Amino acid sequence: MFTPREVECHVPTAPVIRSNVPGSFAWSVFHERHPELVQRVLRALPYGPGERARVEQLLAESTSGVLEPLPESAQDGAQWLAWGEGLWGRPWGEAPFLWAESYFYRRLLEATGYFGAGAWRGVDPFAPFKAAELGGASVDEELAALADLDGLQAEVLVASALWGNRADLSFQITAGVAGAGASELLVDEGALLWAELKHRPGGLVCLVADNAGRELLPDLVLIDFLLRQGLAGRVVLYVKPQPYFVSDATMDDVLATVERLRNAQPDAAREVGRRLWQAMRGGELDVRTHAFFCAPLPYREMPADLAAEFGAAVMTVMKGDLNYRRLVGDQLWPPTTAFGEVAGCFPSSVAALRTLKSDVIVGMDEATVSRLDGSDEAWRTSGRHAVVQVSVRT
Ligand SMILES: O=P(O)(O)OC[C@H]1O[C@](O)(CO)[C@@H](O)[C@@H]1O
Repeated sequence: MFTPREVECHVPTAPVIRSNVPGSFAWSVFHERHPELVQRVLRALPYGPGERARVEQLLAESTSGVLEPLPESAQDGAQWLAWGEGLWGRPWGEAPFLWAESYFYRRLLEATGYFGAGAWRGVDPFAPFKAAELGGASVDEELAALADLDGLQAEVLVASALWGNRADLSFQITAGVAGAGASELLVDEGALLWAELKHRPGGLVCLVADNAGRELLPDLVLIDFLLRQGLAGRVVLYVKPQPYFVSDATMDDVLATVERLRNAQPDAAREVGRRLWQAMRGGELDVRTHAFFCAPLPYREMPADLAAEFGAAVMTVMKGDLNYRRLVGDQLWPPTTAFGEVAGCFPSSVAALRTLKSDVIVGMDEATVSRLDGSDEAWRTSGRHAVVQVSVRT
């Protein structure tokens, strides 16, 4: 069980997103995306009849059944029982969307034997997808671009870490070519991010990773840049403790990506890999994790020990859509709500680098919202739009 942090945190209220509204984005995740995801997982690895039956049962339960708790044998069973108090026995769609999605991934690991005593223990059900992406041509292209590393500006490195988030594997399942078409940066507070880092160079920078593969690669290049430029004296890279939301990065993915860099062409990419390896050995790059990163809760409910880690940072860079939902709260805020008003409880200054892949959005101006609402596009979920939003802790 987590020890909650004691913090006075006043945020406005807004309706919590749930997946029980047919036609809504959240509903489509459970009723369109997950069925496809489950089929892909069962095709990608030769799970036996027991695992397959449990996975299919989970799909049926999560689309038309009620929430069942984890088996008593699960080591985090008591924690989930407490998190789900009042929800057990109710349809999945009545639970908060963030809660239900998080529980779906926890149950998928249960079904595939990830935490069991058998041979599937520790086998990442999403590993075949992650490996295909890391070994693929698009990563080759990203690596080739590093030939001109010294000519690459800080802003370009942030842009590449930002748009790397566009192509997460869960999103690709129903988005077709992820976020295809021209992209648009709706809010760009990148200058504030750099100003803060330059104002307080040499401190601790935290980066909360999102996806492996095409996203983690530019994240690592950005970390290398921060260390090389002395903008950060130390970087903590936070990854998930277990497979989550399909392509979320774990320690295995960090090691595979650093290895990919160390064996890459051109030389400049290999050099990045070599420096990251040394930085990990020397402690300037510390890869860490915490059970809270797979908890069904917003960051404002993070436990005291994790809050203390973030509290020591000059800046935390928060990657991706899910981290954004947890940062501001998975709620239907009026889009013009100030980012700092809902993210300001975070223990350090924080910069969100996020492509929009769910309904939550804050920090927009009225004119942009009207323009986008007047267009035909599902702009909040299409993955074509992005924001760089910063809240500075004074
Ligand atoms: O990888 P990201 O950027 O966190 O995006 C994952 C997103 O995909 C979804 O799970 C939908 O499948 C969103 O709910 C979630 O926010």
